[in-house]
Amino acid sequence: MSHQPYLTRIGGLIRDARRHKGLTQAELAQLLGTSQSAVTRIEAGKQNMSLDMLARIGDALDSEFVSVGYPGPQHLRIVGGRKLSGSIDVKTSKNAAVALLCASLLNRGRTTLRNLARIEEVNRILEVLASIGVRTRWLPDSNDLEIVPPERLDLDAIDVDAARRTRTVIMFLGPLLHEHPSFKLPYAGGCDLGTRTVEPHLAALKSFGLHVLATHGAYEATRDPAVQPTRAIVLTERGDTVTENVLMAAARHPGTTIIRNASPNYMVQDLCFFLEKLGVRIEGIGTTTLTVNGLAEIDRDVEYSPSEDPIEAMSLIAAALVTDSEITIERVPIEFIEIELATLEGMGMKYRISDEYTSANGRTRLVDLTTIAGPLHAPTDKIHPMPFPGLNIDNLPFFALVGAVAEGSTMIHDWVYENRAIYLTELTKLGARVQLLDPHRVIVEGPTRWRAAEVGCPPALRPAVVILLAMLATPGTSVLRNVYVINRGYEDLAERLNALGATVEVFRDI
Ligand SMILES: CC(=O)N[C@H]1[C@@H](OP(=O)(O)OP(=O)(O)OC[C@H]2O[C@@H](n3ccc(=O)[nH]c3=O)[C@H](O)[C@@H]2O)O[C@H](CO)[C@@H](O)[C@@H]1O
Ligand SMILES: C=C(OP(=O)(O)O)C(=O)O
Repeated sequence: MSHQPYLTRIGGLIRDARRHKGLTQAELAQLLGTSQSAVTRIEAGKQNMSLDMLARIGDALDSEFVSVGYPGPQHLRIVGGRKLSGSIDVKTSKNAAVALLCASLLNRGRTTLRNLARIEEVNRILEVLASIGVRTRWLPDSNDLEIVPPERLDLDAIDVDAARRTRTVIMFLGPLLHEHPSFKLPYAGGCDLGTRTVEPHLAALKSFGLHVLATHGAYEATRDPAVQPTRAIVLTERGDTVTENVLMAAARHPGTTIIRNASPNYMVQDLCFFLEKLGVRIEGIGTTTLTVNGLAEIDRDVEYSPSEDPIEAMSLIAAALVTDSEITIERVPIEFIEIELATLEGMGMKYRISDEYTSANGRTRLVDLTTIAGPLHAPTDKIHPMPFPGLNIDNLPFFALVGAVAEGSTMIHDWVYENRAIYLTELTKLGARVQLLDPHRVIVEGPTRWRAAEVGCPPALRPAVVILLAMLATPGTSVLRNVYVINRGYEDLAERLNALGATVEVFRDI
């Protein structure tokens, strides 16, 4: 077989990665010590390359194009104890991305998602979508993703490995139930936070005639089309993904569905705004009662821009606080982080915010926030999360970190997850005084004299980022191993922190 198609494919990957990094061909050529015409030939697939050249291109573009065998896990080496400065944009959220990718299955037309987060969680879902026949492509020079569904999904061909690495596949139930009288989905994964039941999803979707049997490694779904929601669907938990699943089922139900105890959280709002673009009418967005008027068929070419991630905003605020730095965080979705800010003010944090402006979705309110360095103290009361509007559960771990640099003892109460608080004790490896009172409560005694260390990422996204941010504050060189879990939810975090003056190097075992 000719090697030409490989060269063309690799050339295309190199071109995409170069554009994604915002480099011209001439700039890449300079980094590689070669000529622009050589880069042109490489990208066109007209140049044979040595392994050495491939490795150098990979280094220059922070991207591995060809791996010989399994590339091995990615690690970070952090030289900490430095102040950050400058400004950074908040990217769009992982949690809206996953909901919108699932919701694109409702639409026979072309869905374009603008400025989507380019994260591993999205990559896994794209693999799942590709395996069942959905065509997706990143538009050139952008984070815009185009999605075109096939005439009929091939659910039997689903990429089980990719599906099992995310929790999102559970959100296929709502979009699929109308067109597929019976189908199988692999069990959902996601952060390992203790038992995460999907019972509320199954209970709520029964109103649409969906019956799910959990068998060996898979959910077997069958649907009785005679069953339609006749009265309001009352969720037993105000969960985000369960609300999304019911919304997606309701979107293709040609009648009115009322959802009570719905989550009004940011990703649910993004999903509602997207469904509106598909022609679905929804009343009560941002409240706990949603009234949905669905459509039997949806066939529209639509575009949507998800809003900025409040959890990333909180992560960046925590990065500033732990390093005692003044940075400007642009595009902060203020409505979804107000309580966190009020709590931080209670700990002595000072900041400035700009006037409000609107996200590209035309709905979400944003501000630019500048942190002001200064001493922090423990809050008077314990810190605990609540469904929105409340302190976001995914933001809670960052308060352990802030508590570690505040004077006094901060009590964190994670009533929601069985396991997540336990991972916060990993901070002790860096010298923090974190005491686990029980699986749900920790006390953090600050301030901390940080000590550099080598730590493996806990198997949960936010606690892993907390360790990374603590390492930014820690003088000397620390190593954080196996950061896939961070890449699942944050795009180019190391590089973006480096743009603020941090020193975070990505490396792999050879
Ligand atoms: C893809 C996505 O959007 N993931 C988010 C979503 O996950 P998701 O919607 O999947 O959250 P879960 O269903 O795991 O719910 C989180 C936990 O909260 C409990 N619970 C939740 C609501 C409630 O009213 N009562 C209650 O007890 C659940 O039993 C569970 O233990 O919401 C979680 C909680 O905000 C976030 O951590 C996740 O980042
Ligand atoms: C718990 C989280 O995500 P997931 O639901 O994808 O596991 C998170 O975003 O912190």
